[in-house]
Amino acid sequence: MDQPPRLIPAHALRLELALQLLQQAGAMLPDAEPYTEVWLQGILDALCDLSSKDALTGLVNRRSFEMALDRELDRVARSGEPALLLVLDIDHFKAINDNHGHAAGDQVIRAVARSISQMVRPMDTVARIGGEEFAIILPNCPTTYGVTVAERIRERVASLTVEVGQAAPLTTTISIGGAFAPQWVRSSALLWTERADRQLYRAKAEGRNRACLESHIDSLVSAEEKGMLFAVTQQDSE
Ligand SMILES: Nc1nc2c(ncn2[C@@H]2O[C@H](COP(=O)(O)OP(=O)(O)OP(=O)(O)O)[C@@H](O)[C@H]2O)c(=O)[nH]1
Repeated sequence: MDQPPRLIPAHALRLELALQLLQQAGAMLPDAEPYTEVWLQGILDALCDLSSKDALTGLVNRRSFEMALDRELDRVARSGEPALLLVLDIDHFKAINDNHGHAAGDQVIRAVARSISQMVRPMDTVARIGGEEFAIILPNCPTTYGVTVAERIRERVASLTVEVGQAAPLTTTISIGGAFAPQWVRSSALLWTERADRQLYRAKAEGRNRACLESHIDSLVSAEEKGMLFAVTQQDSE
C-alpha cells in the first residue's frame, strides 16, 4: 500500500539563499510571522515573480513570454480565435546610450515599457524580450483591429518625453512588426515569432517609426505549418 507523503515542518526548509536573492532584488517580503503558511506563500509568490519578470521594467521576461506564446498557440489551434503577436524595437537606441549614457538609456527603456503597457488590455502579455526589444501577445484580437492597436502604441511612444538629468527631455520612436497566429493550425512559437520579426525588419527597412503587419493571413500558412496540421489530424484519427 502507498505510504502517505511525509510532511516536514516549515522550519526544516532551507530558505537562506532564496531570502538572500529576494532581498538583493529589492522584492517585498511578506509582512507575516516567518514560517507561517501566509509567510511561506508570500515567499513562493515573490520567487515566482522574480523568475518570471524582467528586473529593469517589471514586464514579463523572455522565458515567461515563450511559455505564454506556447499557451496562446494552443488556444488558437483549439478555438480558432485570432491572436496577434507584435514585436517592438526602439529606433536608433544605441545613439541614446552613446549620447546620454547607459543610465539614460535604461530610463528610456523603462518609460517605453510603461507606455506600451498603458495601451493594451489586462489580458494582453507585454514582455521585454531583449535589450531594447519588446513583444506583446494580444489574444482574441480581431484581424481588422491589428493595425489600429499597433499604430496606437507607436503614436503613444512617439509622443513620449523622458526627463534625464539636466539635459533636455529625450524623445524616441519604435518600429513594430506584427503577425496573427494562423487560426485552426497548430503552428510553432518559432514560426509565429519569425513572421512578426520579418515585419519588424520591414518596418526598420522602410524608415522606422512605423508598424508593419502581415497581410493575407490565410495564404501565409507555411508548408511547415500545414505539415503540422496534417500530423495532428493523423494522430487524432489513429
Ligand atoms: N541602456 C541600456 N542599453 C542596452 C540594454 N540592452 C541593450 N542595450 C543597448 O541597445 C543597443 C541596441 O543597438 P542596436 O541593436 O544597434 O540597434 P539600434 O541602435 O536601436 O538601431 P535600430 O534597431 O536599427 O534602429 C546596443 O547599444 C546595446 O548595448 C539595456 O538594458 N540598457
